Amino acid sequence: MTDYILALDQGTTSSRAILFDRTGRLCASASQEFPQHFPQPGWVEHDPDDIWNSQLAVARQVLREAHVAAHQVAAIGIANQRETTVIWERATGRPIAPAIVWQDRRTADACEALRAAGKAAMICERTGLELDSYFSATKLAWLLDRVPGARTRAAAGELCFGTVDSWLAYKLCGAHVTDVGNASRTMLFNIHLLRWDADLLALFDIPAALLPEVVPSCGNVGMTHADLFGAPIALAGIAGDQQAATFGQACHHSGMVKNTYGTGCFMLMHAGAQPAVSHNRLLSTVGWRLHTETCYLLEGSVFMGGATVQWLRDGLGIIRQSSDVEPLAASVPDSGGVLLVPAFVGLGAPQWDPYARGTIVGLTRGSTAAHIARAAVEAIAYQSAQLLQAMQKDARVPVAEVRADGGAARNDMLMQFQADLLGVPVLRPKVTETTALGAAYLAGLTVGFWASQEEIAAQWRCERRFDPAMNADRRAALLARWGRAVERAQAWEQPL
Ligand SMILES: Nc1ncnc2c1ncn2[C@@H]1O[C@H](COP(=O)(O)OP(=O)(O)O)[C@@H](O)[C@H]1O
Ligand SMILES: O=P(O)(O)OC[C@H](O)CO
Repeated sequence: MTDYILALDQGTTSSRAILFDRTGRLCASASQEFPQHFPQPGWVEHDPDDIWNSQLAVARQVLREAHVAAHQVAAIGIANQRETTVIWERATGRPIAPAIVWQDRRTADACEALRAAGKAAMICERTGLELDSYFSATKLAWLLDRVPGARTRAAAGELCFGTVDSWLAYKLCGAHVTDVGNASRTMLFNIHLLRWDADLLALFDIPAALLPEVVPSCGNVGMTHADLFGAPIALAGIAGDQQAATFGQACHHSGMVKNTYGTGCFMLMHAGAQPAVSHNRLLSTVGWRLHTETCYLLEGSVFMGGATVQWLRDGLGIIRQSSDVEPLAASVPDSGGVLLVPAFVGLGAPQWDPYARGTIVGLTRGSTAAHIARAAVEAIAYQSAQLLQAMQKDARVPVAEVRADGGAARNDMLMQFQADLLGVPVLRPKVTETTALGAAYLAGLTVGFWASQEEIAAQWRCERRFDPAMNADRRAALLARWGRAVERAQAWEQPL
């Protein structure tokens, strides 16, 4: 009898491993941070071996500490930081360069050049993505251009490209695969035809021999090498972390929305069985593919969410740990007119401005650290509110509720202000590790650990509901003022 599903949640700053039982209960977890490298302004790198070693270590740790043997685990599911780009040698598994992380802006100018060449519309039409350095294609091209011999070796089939799911699947069971949702974040994948796009490969000069096989999110990928966990375990589910969280939040029907408040904020709406078309600069992306059904999502990505609070801690030193922001922000009745636009790495949706930079406006002689802390918390909610506004316009339906998760969703003040700004209830579930849970569900569905999506959806439980308590005029006034602050942050850096 197998009792558990093991979820591997490989995030931007940490690797986590979580065991879930049949009721969707979190039974045990382990996590490990790993080093972040910032070799130049705007660059963010990971060592692929750090990613793998930390992920393997926590997977082994959680099994050991929970006294669970490999044969008690029905399957493994992967949820991963998306877009981050890894190239390794097919024969040896050795990475040929550091991984370029999704936050990395080194290819912003390359994107500008493509925009100037009139390529943005075609890219968006085929991939559903905004032309931005966030996605893998320009990062991959950058590596092939800079690492000596890489493009020739890639064309000869000696190298493998993958996002982090591919890298982990390769290390776990030797497969060179990616799931359809992760593929849709590379900017090389046609989301209508669900295959790599030959024109885009030509545009970015990417040899097809480098690419992973695209597999469903729910399906048998292979068995893990026996020496990793003492016995082979089936790898049976893969999803990008935001797709996994959407699945874990049981957003299984059109119009359902979740927002994850982690390093960044990622709001995703279930858009049905056809790609959504955004007229408001949101991303149209693949959610997951279960058996033969593909689910599409509409996504708004905010680059600095909880990371804004980390900056208060590490950059300004006005709090010692992230949770300290709540009492500090609550020590003042409001932000005293201070607005903080956390465009530290540019702005994601809906502005897509790589040249925006962080800005604090509205300072007076009475402004204190507490006002800045409050402005930082509020900034997370303002940015997310802009996403929901865009989403409601695109979907042309009012959203009934937003399901919240991620580390910063623990902050009650943030959740209440969010509900106030949205004018829509915000619901926080009992299991907030929804990313890992979503990966577990996908793997569990493959191996029959759970019978159906209905069974999974019935496991979702609300821990707390935040109802809007702000009148519409005040909401509109606050959002308009936020819009003015964002304008001041935009187009600050000059393109080279
Ligand atoms: N009480 C809090 N209020 C606001 N932000 C918080 C709070 N607790 C944690 N955070 C933020 O949440 C983020 C961590 O959330 P997590 O979901 O673990 O992120 P990720 O998966 O992106 O690594 C950090 O950026 C941290 O600053
Ligand atoms: O690592 P996270 O949880 O911040 O998620 C990162 C996203 O997948 C980037 O697109």
